[in-house]
Amino acid sequence: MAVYTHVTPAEVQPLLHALGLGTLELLEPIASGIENTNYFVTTGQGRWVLTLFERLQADQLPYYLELMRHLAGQGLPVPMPVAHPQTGALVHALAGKPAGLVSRLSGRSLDRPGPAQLAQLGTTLAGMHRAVEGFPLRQPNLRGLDWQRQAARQVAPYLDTASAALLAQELALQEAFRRDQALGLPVGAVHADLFRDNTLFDGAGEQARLSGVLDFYFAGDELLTYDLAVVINDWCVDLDSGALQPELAQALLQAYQAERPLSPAEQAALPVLRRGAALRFWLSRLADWHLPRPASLLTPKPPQHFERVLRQAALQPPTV
Ligand SMILES: Nc1ncnc2c1ncn2[C@@H]1O[C@H](COP(=O)(O)OP(=O)(O)O)[C@@H](O)[C@H]1O
Ligand SMILES: N[C@@H](CCOP(=O)(O)O)C(=O)O
Repeated sequence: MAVYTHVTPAEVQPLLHALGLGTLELLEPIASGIENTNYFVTTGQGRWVLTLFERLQADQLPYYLELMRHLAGQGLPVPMPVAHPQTGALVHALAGKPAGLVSRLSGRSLDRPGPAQLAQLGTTLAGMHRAVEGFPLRQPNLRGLDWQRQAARQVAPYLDTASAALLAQELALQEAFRRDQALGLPVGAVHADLFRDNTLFDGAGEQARLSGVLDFYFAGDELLTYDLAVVINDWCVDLDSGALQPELAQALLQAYQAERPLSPAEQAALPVLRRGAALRFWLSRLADWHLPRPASLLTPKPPQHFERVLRQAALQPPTV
């Protein structure tokens, strides 16, 4: 997360008081991330993460926070949002922005996870996909095709001819896929941004145990297989070339399928969904890079990586 909105201890304390969380001991801005403003909050009663939502509207937020509560309530390693003790609301207000406060989980993200970590992730992701069967709220993926069409128009002037052609071709492919082939594939409330930096592990090396799945603020009703494609593109590709690392993908898929077997139609859709997921993050990184929002702490991520992932995914035979 970046920091777009600064808050002082004096501004945060009344919210903590209203939520019954005691006296603020430490308020630390979190520099990593892109979308929202985040602070670590420590009181005598515990540790939390405060998020001020910069682009999402208050009426969109219950979906994300209720989803986190639903998953955490089913024993998944997901931050639990704090409800207002009188109203039960999960969405609060601070510095003129809608805000959320969730439990702070232990661990740190891994730069170079191995097959053992991919297997844990596969089990957890399948658990999340099974758990959302009973989740009652509905909200579309806000980074779906409508957003992608608009973003493509905005970033196209910054692309060279070859990249612009790739963008047009891949957008057309996804339009056709969603129109003709996606119907009937299972849909649910998915994370849709489950990158390594949104996952925490306790311990190091082979022993590292998955302790947290964070940052549900791109979640939406989507194809479950799309969620898997997002994960493969971040966790199971070579960071220099963007090429698939089959042993990591295999560890992920084997563990996932032990909990939630993919149907033949889902398996067939995975390669094209990998291209769709690479396109989505190429576009958002291009937009963040070329059309940045003012923020005092923000490190945009290089878009070229996802262009490489996309080109590599387009070369893969249709068997992930
Ligand atoms: N509930 C949490 N528990 C522990 N650390 C967290 C939690 N939420 C966020 N963080 C830390 O803050 C960083 C940025 O959070 P993230 O939700 O990914 O921001 P953004 O939505 O801007 O990407 C994470 O990488 C993690 O280190
Ligand atoms: N995971 C995305 C960035 C999405 O923003 P964040 O809020 O998860 O940091 C990427 O790597 O492009």
